[in-house]
Amino acid sequence: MWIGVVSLFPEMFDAVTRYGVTGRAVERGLMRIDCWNPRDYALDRHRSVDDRPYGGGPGMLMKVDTLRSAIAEARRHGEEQAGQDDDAPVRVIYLSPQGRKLDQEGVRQLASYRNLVLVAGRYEGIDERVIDLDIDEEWSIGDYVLSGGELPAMVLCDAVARLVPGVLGHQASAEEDSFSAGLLDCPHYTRPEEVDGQRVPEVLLGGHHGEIRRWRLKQSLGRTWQRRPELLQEMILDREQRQLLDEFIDEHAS
Ligand SMILES: NC(=O)c1ccc(NC2CCCC2)nc1
Repeated sequence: MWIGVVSLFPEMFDAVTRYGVTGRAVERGLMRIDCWNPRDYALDRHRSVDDRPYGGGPGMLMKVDTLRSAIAEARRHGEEQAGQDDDAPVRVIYLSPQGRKLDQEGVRQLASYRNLVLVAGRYEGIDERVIDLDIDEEWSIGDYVLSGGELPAMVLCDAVARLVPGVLGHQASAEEDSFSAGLLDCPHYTRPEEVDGQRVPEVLLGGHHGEIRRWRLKQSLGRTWQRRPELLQEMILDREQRQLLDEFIDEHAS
């Protein structure tokens, strides 16, 4: 997976390239993140990267020419990458609250592009013509306003990296199990067996793998029913899942 980033603060992306699962993915060559800074394309003495909005109003926008140059370079580099490892086209993504809301299905779709350019805005945003001319897709990580697109871009990097084969290793199968996709996660426990009088559910100590799998599936279904019932509306439950959920509901009928 190749990800190009256009950002005025490329050093922020150390958070994904140098730590944890994503850092190891980069180290192992499973993922590559390259950054382009619009400031490097500024020709004036002050190396300006922002510009005043037509029509007045508070704040500034990202300067069109420096931003477009950085996006063009990132896209061209991405096309070189695509040329080498596959014919997947480069998709240029802009992060903003006006974009399509990101969920796991959207992450799967973005990961399938394999060559992404993420454009991180600053100030009050970017000129609409840059969106029309240079951006392929606009995405949002949630309904809230941030000072820059870098954190949303890093959220995206992390989420897609986890879908790259080999990045998660054994854990991937756990995540992809029939019930984890689309359901909330089950409760997790580790040592000690008792914390302030609270014990680990006995089933998890018994080593009966079939019982443990069913308990975890039941908990995932039950928690989804309790906390995010709308997620269940879109799901077709098989016989086992339906039975386990009904059991959970019976046990929790308030
Ligand atoms: N919810 C989001 O995904 C999101 C993305 C970018 C952003 N701010 C950026 C956008 C233009 C200048 C700062 N805020 C929020």
